[in-house]
Amino acid sequence: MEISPDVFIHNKLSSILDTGKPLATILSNPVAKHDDTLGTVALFEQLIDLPMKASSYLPETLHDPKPKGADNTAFNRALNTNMVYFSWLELPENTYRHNRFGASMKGVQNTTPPDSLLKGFNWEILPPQSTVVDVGAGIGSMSLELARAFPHLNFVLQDTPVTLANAMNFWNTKLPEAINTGRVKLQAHDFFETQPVKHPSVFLMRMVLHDWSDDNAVNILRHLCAAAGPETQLVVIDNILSYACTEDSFVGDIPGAVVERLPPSPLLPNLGYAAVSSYLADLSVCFLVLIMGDWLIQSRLIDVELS
Ligand SMILES: C[S@@+](CC[C@H](N)C(=O)[O-])C[C@H]1O[C@@H](n2cnc3c(N)ncnc32)[C@H](O)[C@@H]1O
Repeated sequence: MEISPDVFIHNKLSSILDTGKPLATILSNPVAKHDDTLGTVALFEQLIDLPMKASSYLPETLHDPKPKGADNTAFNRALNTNMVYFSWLELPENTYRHNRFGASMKGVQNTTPPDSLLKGFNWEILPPQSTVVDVGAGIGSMSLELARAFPHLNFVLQDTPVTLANAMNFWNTKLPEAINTGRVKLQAHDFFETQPVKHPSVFLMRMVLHDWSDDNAVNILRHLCAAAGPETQLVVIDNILSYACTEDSFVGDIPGAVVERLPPSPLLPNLGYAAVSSYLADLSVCFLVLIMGDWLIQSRLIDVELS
């Protein structure tokens, strides 16, 4: 709200853009602006920064006859780099953006129903000392929630060394005893290589598969499959985009799958504008602009699982 010429204050809606930190604190250490925040401001900044800037290169990228891939994206064109987005983020000069990315994943968590992670899978029934491997864990904001709610579980968080350095700071602030006792371990691991943890209770992946093309996603899953034991379960947490038209259910044959009820007409089967944020995220963050991944649509999910 502009309360006098050139003087603005937040209203209820815009207060979501406030990190909650005093300006002086942010200015004294700008790189840490999003540390120890809810992550919603980080998420907002993250979405309007590179995705918007780079999206003006979409036409050239889509018309380029070269094979599409994580190193041939609108982001690559805009920034004139051959690096895959995640590796580029880890360059020393991108420390602010990299920290912000980690915080933004926490922000994503705060935009989903609080119980969905804890109740979407029956963590209670896993035996004591079961190991949950969080593959592509980021700073581990999701494992933190699980570790707090289910003290009988142990965790291995796998990501790149640079991201795990941020994860170490995060856990040392939020739940240091988990690190000190070894209940939570941070393990640098490239998920395109052989999985070092064999036969864990759970391989968990949140918001990872949507970053990658089918070939890459299958490659990641194959390494998990090779390391899985007879009791290992795979938990994938991701957005599944619905079609805007009605279609025969793709999930009908999967044991335990729940077929969602369609919203009443005249709402579209995908809820129309009410679901727009998932489609925008698909377009901007994953699919076209930054990484040329493939947000999960129902049919793609089944294809990858069956490959
Ligand atoms: C979209 S983030 C998801 C983070 C976390 N799962 C969450 O939900 O908060 C994707 C993560 O994959 C990691 N990543 C990218 N390439 C990787 C690789 N080859 N091996 C391991 N992790 C990787 C990134 O560093 C990033 O933390």
